[in-house]
Amino acid sequence: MLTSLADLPLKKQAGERVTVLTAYDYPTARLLDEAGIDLLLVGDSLGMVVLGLPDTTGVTLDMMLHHTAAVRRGVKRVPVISDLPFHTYDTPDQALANARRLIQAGADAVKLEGGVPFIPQVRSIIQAGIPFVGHIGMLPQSVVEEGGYKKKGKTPAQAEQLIADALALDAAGACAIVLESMVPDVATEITRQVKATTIGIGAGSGTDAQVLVTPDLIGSFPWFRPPFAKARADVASEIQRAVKEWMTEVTAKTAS
Ligand SMILES: Nc1nc(=O)c2c([nH]1)NC[C@@H]1CN(c3ccc(C(=O)N[C@@H](CCC(=O)O)C(=O)O)cc3)CN21
Ligand SMILES: CC(C)C(=O)C(=O)O
Ligand SMILES: [Mg+2]
Repeated sequence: MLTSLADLPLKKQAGERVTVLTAYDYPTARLLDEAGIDLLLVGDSLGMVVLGLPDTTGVTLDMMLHHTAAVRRGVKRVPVISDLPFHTYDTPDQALANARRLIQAGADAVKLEGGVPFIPQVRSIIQAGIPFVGHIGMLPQSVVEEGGYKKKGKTPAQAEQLIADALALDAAGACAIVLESMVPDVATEITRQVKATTIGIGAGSGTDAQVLVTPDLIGSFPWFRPPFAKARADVASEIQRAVKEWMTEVTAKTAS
């Protein structure tokens, strides 16, 4: 059970895998903390799975601050990572100012999407002493400009670019790097080459850690689930079952 981001290198050295899940609210954060999860991510995926937006590009910093504070109140020990949303890190100064606000709201570390082109922003955050998590591969905030969600690292040129991005983030001092939707061999190679803890999602089993969007894992958002996410519960059906049972009893005048 991880209680500090500072323990990540020890875990990597020992070959002990790390578990990461998203949380957007107090009860989920508290349940996952009590269940022994290693790290929580207040992901901007909240735009889709909590707020009903079509993708993550409409998520604002205010939304992230609101949900980060709720998650903070729910945890006793687990470190909390929060996403910097789309266009909140266009310059190094903007990235640092917004990272500080997420930390103020209760995050222990911040994450942004991108590799080599965003190293000035990453350096600005890390030099201010804020723990930083990178995110490369399929970048959901780029879904509109890329015209869909596409797996990365299929061509040798793409694989080289991903490795260069990972090495640049590692050299800048990222404590962890999310590797999203990429060819498993590329994720495994990056994991071998970097000091940072790699956190895979749709990137095979060769990473140091795995992350999932919690509603995908528990089956509470049945309308969209990426192909790699296996639902291990059907919370959506359970909610509707309980609601229908109660409705039936109210209608029959047997429930108050
Ligand atoms: N519910 C949910 N779970 C997520 O993991 C998630 C979100 N929402 N919203 C934000 C992003 C979007 N994510 C996605 C979205 C689509 C694919 C997907 O369709 N993957 C295919 C693409 C294959 C290709 O065409 O290259 C795959 O087979 O992995 C993967 C992750 C991950 N994130
Ligand atoms: C899928 C994870 C890595 C994420 O960035 C999010 O939930 O927003
Ligand atoms: Mg995200």
